Amino acid sequence: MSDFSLNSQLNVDDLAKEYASKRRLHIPNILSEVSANKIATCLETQVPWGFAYNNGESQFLRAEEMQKMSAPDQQKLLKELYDRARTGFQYAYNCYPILDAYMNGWGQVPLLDRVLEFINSEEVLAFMRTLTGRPEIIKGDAQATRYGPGQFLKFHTDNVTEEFRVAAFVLNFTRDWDPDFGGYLQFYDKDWDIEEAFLPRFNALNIFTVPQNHAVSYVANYATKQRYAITGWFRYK
Ligand SMILES: O=C(O)CCC(=O)C(=O)O
Ligand SMILES: [Fe+2]
Repeated sequence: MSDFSLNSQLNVDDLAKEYASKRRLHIPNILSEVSANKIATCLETQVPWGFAYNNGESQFLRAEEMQKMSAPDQQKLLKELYDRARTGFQYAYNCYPILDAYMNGWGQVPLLDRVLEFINSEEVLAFMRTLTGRPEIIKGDAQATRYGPGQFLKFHTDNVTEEFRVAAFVLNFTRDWDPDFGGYLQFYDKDWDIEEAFLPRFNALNIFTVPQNHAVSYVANYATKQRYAITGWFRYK
């Protein structure tokens, strides 16, 4: 018996029809209220957040490494990161790599280990196979993310061939977000107009077939909150 459950009121067959026509979907109230509250509270209070950015390759600093860095070194890292963002791919957000932590027995946030098991439970995998019309899904990976003022994830497609991704998912755990804070998950049409964008919400799933053009828009410097999510990919291998 898992600590968590999907919202039993959802009709996956109806949702699958919508998904098939758009290759993406936003599903409010994806989890039971109790499950969503437990996970949100954990993200808000229990997670030793590391930091993810790019310098040509994906970089991740664990919370412990961030704390050891001097203030000038942190400033330098930020300057280099923003310099690169002017012309190249870049992202900056706080992260806790749930799958790596699980595989390497970090044991820092047991509840997130349970979330990874839930994502890989038959309840969730069967739901996702039906929803996406992709029976080949066999597992999901996951990371917890937190975007605060000045953080972002630039345009990308999620296309990483060796990772066998079928669909990307974002479980949203942000309470009471202000649209003016930014941090939308947004999708583009061929003219770079925004075709659709999802506000950070509490207990909502965003799911989309990859590759697909998308980004997390810049979180305003004046934002007074953090955008919390658990994101990852359902895979065929
Ligand atoms: O957090 C989101 O809404 C999307 C994250 C994303 O696109 C990614 O991690 O590749
Ligand atoms: Fe992505």
